[in-house]
Amino acid sequence: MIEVKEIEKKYGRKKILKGVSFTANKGEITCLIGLNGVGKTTILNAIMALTPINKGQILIDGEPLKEKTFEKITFIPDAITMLPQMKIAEAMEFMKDFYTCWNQDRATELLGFFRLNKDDRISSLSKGNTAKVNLLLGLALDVDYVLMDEPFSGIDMFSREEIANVFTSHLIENRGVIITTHEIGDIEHLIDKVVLIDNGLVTKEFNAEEARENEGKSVIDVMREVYIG
Ligand SMILES: Nc1ncnc2c1ncn2[C@@H]1O[C@H](COP(=O)(O)OP(=O)(O)OP(=O)(O)O)[C@@H](O)[C@H]1O
Repeated sequence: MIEVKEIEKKYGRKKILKGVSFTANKGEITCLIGLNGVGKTTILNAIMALTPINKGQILIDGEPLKEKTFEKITFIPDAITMLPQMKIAEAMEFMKDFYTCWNQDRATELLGFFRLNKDDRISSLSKGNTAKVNLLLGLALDVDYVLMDEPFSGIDMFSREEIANVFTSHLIENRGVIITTHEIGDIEHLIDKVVLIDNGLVTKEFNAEEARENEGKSVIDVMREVYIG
């Protein structure tokens, strides 16, 4: 389980996170939702220790962040970090050399799943295919937790659909996923837990299935209640 406990983060004098707490379980998809600039990426960066926090604590399977933790977790940023002149195959080789937890079989399966050609250069790919390569490189790692920042951002509806399909496939298996997205419609049916963030705090944390079954409300209905009243 990932436990985010009362974290606070300031950039200069601006307090972005004012005591954010939530949990994300293995085998579940947890979605961080909030308006632009509310601090979703900052939270993912804090979990990966890519940015220092001013207060609070983050635990992974009950342990504070340390070197070993990062063998359990990966972060898929909203833009690909590989050099544009690389072929997909070269990017995969790079990852294989760099990470002991690289799973070549899963990488090959993901290539097929996303219908990518390993000889294509990253610079020649459409936005949708670039996003898929980015996901492939992260999901091919054998880690328990995957953080994804805006995997649907700026891509067409068919690519979004194909990306959404990966969430229900065995390629995610029983890993814990934390995702940020503004495209709720694409994954509403896949999300287990929703964490709504506003004004530096978690305004609501709820189970999407329970909201649907017990109250007949979609994630968007609950968001409307929280944001619009
Ligand atoms: N390195 C930084 N230095 C100063 N301010 C920053 C830095 N990184 C982020 N911020 C500010 O912190 C706030 C939160 O940024 P963050 O990227 O976490 O928001 P977000 O919720 O992910 O936004 P979006 O939905 O637009 O991606 C924003 O106001 C942003 O301008």
